[in-house]
Amino acid sequence: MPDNAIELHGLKKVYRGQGGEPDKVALHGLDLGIPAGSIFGLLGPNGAGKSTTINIMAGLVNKTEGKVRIWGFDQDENPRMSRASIGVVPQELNIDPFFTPRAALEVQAGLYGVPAARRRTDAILEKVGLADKAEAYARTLSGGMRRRLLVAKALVHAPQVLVLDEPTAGVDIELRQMLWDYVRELNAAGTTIILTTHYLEEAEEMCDRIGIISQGNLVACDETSALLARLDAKALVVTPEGDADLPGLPDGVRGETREDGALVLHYRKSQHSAMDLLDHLRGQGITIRDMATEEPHLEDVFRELTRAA
Ligand SMILES: Nc1ncnc2c1ncn2[C@@H]1O[C@H](COP(=O)(O)OP(=O)(O)OP(=O)(O)O)[C@@H](O)[C@H]1O
Repeated sequence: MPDNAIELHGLKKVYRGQGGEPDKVALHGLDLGIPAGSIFGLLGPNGAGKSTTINIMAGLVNKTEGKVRIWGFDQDENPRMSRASIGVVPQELNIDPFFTPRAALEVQAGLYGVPAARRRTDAILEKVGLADKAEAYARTLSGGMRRRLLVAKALVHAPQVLVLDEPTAGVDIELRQMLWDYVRELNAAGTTIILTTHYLEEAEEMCDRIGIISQGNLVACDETSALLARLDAKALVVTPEGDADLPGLPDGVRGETREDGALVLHYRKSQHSAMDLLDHLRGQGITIRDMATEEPHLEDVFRELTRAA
């Protein structure tokens, strides 16, 4: 097993402008290693270059410059093995409406050269909860079922790396849970998972490592816990006795009043402590009934990093 399931070196992508349009540099020379066995989240604002990165890994978009290794196989020197090592669940729900799920999986297995004896069509349909729809026309499947069919298609050649591009966009909570349970199961069985999502809470919960792309550059890549620890921000939430207005606050502290009357003080751990701030509030005549501190979330890290870029 290679240390890194994916290695990108100096990955650059320029989309050539058509009809007088200027060229668009989507990736400015990305270096990225994704450890084998991880659940890795690739995050970034709209247009940052996430899909471009994923589509290059999957061999769906040609890179302009750089090196791509999938499961140790160089994409240029060993295209067949590198392609066989990765499966992609695309963002769009594009499935052939006239195929049944079973036929769709069989065709996909054929495309990847999986011999009939090694096909696991029924087992995969069972796993994604489509066994009872195996013979239904795809056009009669719900959005959630189509999503699961796409996951199933990406798995027919048993890839070591599974990439999910926005897998839960527009998916209800129940299906989302089911999808994540299954992804965790695959990961526990050894599959490296790469996903993009706009739901940062989901990424925080699911991913052990996160890379953040902004304007075609990798602006952070670390363990999720380390990324969160890096943020200096923290919040003190105080429930006052009776109604209390926000008093004057020390320099560098931003305050807000929540709907339930709680006072929230946003501060930097390196500048203030919760104790100092509590003393300050008491000094301003506020009687404190309850208090709590809140750690930053991935959303805060994300905002800080993508704003800086
Ligand atoms: N086929 C294309 N031709 C020209 N420009 C493109 C093409 N595909 C993407 N781009 C541009 O490249 C940049 C990166 O796009 P990409 O789709 O990779 O971003 P993304 O991070 O996946 O965004 P989103 O979150 O909106 O899916 C954008 O500026 C986009 O407009």
